[in-house]
Amino acid sequence: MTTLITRIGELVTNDPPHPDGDGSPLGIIRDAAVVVDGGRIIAVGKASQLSDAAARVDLDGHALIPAFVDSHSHLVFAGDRSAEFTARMTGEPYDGGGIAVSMAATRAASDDELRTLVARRVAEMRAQGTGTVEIKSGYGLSVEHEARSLRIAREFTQETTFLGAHVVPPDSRGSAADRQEYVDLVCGEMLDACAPYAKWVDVFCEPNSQFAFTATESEQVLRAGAAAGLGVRVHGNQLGAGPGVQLAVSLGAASVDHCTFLSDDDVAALAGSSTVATLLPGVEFSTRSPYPDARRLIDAGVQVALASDCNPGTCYSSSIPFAIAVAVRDMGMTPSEALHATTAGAARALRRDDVGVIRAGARADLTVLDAPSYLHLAYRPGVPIARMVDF
Ligand SMILES: N=CN[C@@H](CCC(=O)O)C(=O)O
Ligand SMILES: [Zn+2]
Repeated sequence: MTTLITRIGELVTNDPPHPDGDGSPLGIIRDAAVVVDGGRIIAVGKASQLSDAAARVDLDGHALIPAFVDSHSHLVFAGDRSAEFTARMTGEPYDGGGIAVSMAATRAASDDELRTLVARRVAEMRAQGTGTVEIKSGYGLSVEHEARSLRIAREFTQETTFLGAHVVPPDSRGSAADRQEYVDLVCGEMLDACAPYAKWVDVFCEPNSQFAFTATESEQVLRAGAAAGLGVRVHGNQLGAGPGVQLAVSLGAASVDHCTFLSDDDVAALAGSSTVATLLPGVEFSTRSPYPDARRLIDAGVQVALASDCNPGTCYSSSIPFAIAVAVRDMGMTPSEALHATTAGAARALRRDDVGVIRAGARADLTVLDAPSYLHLAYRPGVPIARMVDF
């Protein structure tokens, strides 16, 4: 059924060439209307120009934005690590060692328990305005449990990521040979079992961590994933300067995520590439770490995305509005840059052009704000003003 959404006080299209837009990258149209049908957008324009439809929804001056695209999350896990979080608030550093705690809890959970946990987290995201979510494995760390995590994730999204190389599991940390054996398993039997349920391959590349993977190990995993037909993404430069960004760019990754510690060469490499730098403000917030310098990246011409990184260790928040508020308050982003980074920018990080935008032909993934303007996302931190709505 065709539905006219009308009396939209402020419509963010992310479609700057739109004739009615304001010319900014957000392509804002005031007093706007949108026509949707069958889950797709049919028409976009001024309310005075669009009036024909079977049904009508009056937004009474509220703002409408593209539903958020959360391009980085780890929703398939059981248990929590609130004690680890509490220790960090009194000075303990984050090093990735706690991932083994989540691995044990996740392996112990039944399929139905994991499914219910993921469903709750996806519903929580939707209630805060998120329409597309990427979900990684990475708390199974065995052939059986990684494949199971991805099978369950696939029930919720097509944007699934194989992260068997999240950390070296505890029983493979004994010697260099054990470690290499695990990397070979990830690139062989585990990849074979996981690839049918995955769109992407990812690796936690941090040479200064005993838990994560070196540049050489990471490259082996990413090349194996790419050879199996998966797109490449990287966790890089989170804990310190490292090779993650350069590796991601050299392999044509869609995104390198975290980017907290970057050299000038890293910034230059990103600026000359199609790899998106995905920043995860909730991680620095919840690990008491320095924030990435978004301003430096944007000024250099790097494409930037913002995502939640919802996970039990570094950031147990699924809220994109929270990420926007922190990015604006503490990372040098303007409110419009932050909104763009959580919609069109994050869509780009997933190499999607049918979400994160409100234009004819795109998916009708729409988020209503209980506010007259998107500016309120950063202006009213912690207030639940964004919700995704089916029209
Ligand atoms: N840094 C690596 N992986 C996750 C954290 C996982 C965990 O600590 O449970 C992240 O993106 O921050
Ligand atoms: Zn992550």
